[in-house]
Amino acid sequence: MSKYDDLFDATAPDNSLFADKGALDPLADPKEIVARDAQERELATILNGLHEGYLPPTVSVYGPPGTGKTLTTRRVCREFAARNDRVAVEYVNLKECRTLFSAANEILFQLADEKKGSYEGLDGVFDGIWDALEAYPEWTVLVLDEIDHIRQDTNYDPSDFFYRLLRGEGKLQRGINCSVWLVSNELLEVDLRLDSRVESAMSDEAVFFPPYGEDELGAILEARLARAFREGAVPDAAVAYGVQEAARRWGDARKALTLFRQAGETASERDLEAVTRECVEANLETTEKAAFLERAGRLPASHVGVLRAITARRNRHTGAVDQPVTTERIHEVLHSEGVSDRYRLRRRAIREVVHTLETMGLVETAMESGGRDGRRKRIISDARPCVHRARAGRAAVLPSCAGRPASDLAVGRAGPSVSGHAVGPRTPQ
Ligand SMILES: Nc1ncnc2c1ncn2[C@@H]1O[C@H](COP(=O)(O)OP(=O)(O)OP(=O)(O)O)[C@@H](O)[C@H]1O
Repeated sequence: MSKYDDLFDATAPDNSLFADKGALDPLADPKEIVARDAQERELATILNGLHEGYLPPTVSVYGPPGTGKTLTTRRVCREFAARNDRVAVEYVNLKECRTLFSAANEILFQLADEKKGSYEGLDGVFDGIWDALEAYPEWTVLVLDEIDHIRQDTNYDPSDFFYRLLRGEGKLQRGINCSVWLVSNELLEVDLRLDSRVESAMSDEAVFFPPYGEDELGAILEARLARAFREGAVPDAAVAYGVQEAARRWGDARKALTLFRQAGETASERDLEAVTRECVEANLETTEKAAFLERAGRLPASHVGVLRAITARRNRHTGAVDQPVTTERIHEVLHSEGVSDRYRLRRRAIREVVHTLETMGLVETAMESGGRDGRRKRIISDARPCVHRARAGRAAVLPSCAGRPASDLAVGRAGPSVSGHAVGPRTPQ
């Protein structure tokens, strides 16, 4: 017996509760889409416009993470294209694109299997896109996923990008019919602050994917849990508890699948015959933290600045984060001495950012009577774990996505640390 025989013997699962753990992989394409009938219908109705000679220039597909936007949109579009020769569907994920130029190049790559050099500029890439689309069927549906990842870079801003995409000369000259479907967590007009010429070129079509409720998550999980676990390995009570908590905390199918996979692993580690409520409970916090970090990692610098300002105030005696705070307090922090101009948002912008953070589940707000001042919004955030991990320097938490070093989120002893070079800008690549 070699050392590796021993090693693999020692680490082989001998009491696993799983029959097919892959069934809980959120990346696996499920056979059936459940609990999204209304959205499937809305998408199909828009696509059927083709039979009347019209597809909207843009369709916004938006909602919080893990609500089935990608899965449903891709599936419905693909099924439609399979039944109609006049339409082609292309899907491009822009998650990894850090600049607008690379986003356009990614689209070109999907269409034509080629990329342009940076010397050709955004116009060169769009020319390539229109050339490629000329060879396509009469209509193309271009699904751009995670479009909210694209941000202003040193050369272009999102409005430049969208204007070319929707109203580009090359597209109009060639008479290309392209319907751009924008999949994101937020409505883009709000999130990317697109200018009015772009907004007027976009259509109002929008399909919202709300967080899943208990019944919907239960329906999504039912078949997957049955495949994933050995018979009797997840009692109904554990399922009910996990589904209830997943719906209450996230409404996110991806997190719910992960929660049950981890609960199963915990049960195996503890040598249990079945997953218990405690196994689920043990993993709720971990999944919650991972969810928070993932969402926070996608934020642009201005949002991190606001998040940081929300958690900047400490209780003098206990050292704990002093919350809730008001918009006025955030404004005060962001405008205190030493804070870089980039974070000095006006009150209205702060309110918008808080609204975005709330939609993403990163802050909670409540209206409260402010006496003579009328009603005030009180804001609370659970940003502590993120700040804490960044401080400990254990993980490239926010920075990996946003191009900021971990030290950017360090909690200063006094006042905000979003000053000067603290929360740096996104690094274009
Ligand atoms: N209605 C559903 N039916 C079956 N499985 C689902 C459903 N919704 C989500 N899932 C599962 O959750 C996974 C994540 O869903 P999806 O990627 O579509 O979410 P999303 O809303 O696009 O998330 P994000 O905003 O984070 O990109 C899917 O791959 C699938 O495994």
